[in-house]
Amino acid sequence: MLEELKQKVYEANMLLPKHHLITFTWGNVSGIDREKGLFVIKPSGVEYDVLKPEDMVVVDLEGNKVEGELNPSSDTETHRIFYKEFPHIGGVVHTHSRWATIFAQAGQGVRAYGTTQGDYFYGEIPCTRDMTEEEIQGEYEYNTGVVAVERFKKYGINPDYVPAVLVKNHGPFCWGTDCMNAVHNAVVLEEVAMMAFHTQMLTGDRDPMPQALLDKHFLRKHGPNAYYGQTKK
Ligand SMILES: O=C(CO)[C@@H](O)[C@H](O)COP(=O)(O)O
Repeated sequence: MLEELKQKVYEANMLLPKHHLITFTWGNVSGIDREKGLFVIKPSGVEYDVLKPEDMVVVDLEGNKVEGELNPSSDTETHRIFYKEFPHIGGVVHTHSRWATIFAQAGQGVRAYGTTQGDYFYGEIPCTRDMTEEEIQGEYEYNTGVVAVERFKKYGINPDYVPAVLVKNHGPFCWGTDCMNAVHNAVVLEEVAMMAFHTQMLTGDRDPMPQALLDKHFLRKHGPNAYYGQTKK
C-alpha cells in the first residue's frame, strides 16, 4: 500500500542529514495521500544510514497504524494534527536544526528582516506559548500540535503562507505542498534563522523588513498573482 509515497517520504527523510538539518535521529518527515486519508511517516528511532523505504509506516488520520512492522515516529500525533487542521498541506517535517532551535529555546519567533525569508514565509515564523503542565503530562505529542495550531488560529496566520512554527523549548515543525516541499521549507527556515540571529546581533532587535517589500517578494512567488520563474505573466 502507498509504495510510491513510501519511496518519496523515504527520500525526503534522507534529505535531512544531507542538508545537515539533523544529528542522529533528531527529526522526521511524513507525507499524506489526501484521497486515501492516510499518511506515511518515518519509523521511530531508526538511524538514517540503515533506513529503508519499506521501513516507512502508514497511519490514518485517527492515529491508527495501518501498515508497517515498526513503530511510527514519536511525533506522529503532531504531524497528524497538522494534517487535520491545515487541509492544504501535503507533507510535514520536524527537526532540531540548530539555528531554528535556538529561537525555539529562546521562545522567540524568527522575524522577517529580509527578502530571503520574504520569498518563502509571509512574515515572522511564530513561536508557540509555553505548554501547560497538564498538556505536557497528558497527550504530549498531540498537545504539541495543538499549541502550534492554536498560535496560527489565534493570530490569524495562514499556514499556507507561513509554512513553519517553532515549538517553544523544543524545535521547528515545517510543512509544504508535499514532503519534498516541506523539507525545502525546513532548509530555508534554518538559513533565515541563522541570518536573523546575526542580524539581531549586529543591529539589536530591530524592526522587520518593510511590509511593501515583504508583499512584493512573497506575492510574486505565491498566490493568485504570482509571476516568478516560468509562471506565465
Ligand atoms: O523531538 C524529538 C525528540 O526531542 C523527536 O523528533 C526525535 O528527535 C525524533 O524522534 P523519532 O521520529 O525518531 O521518533
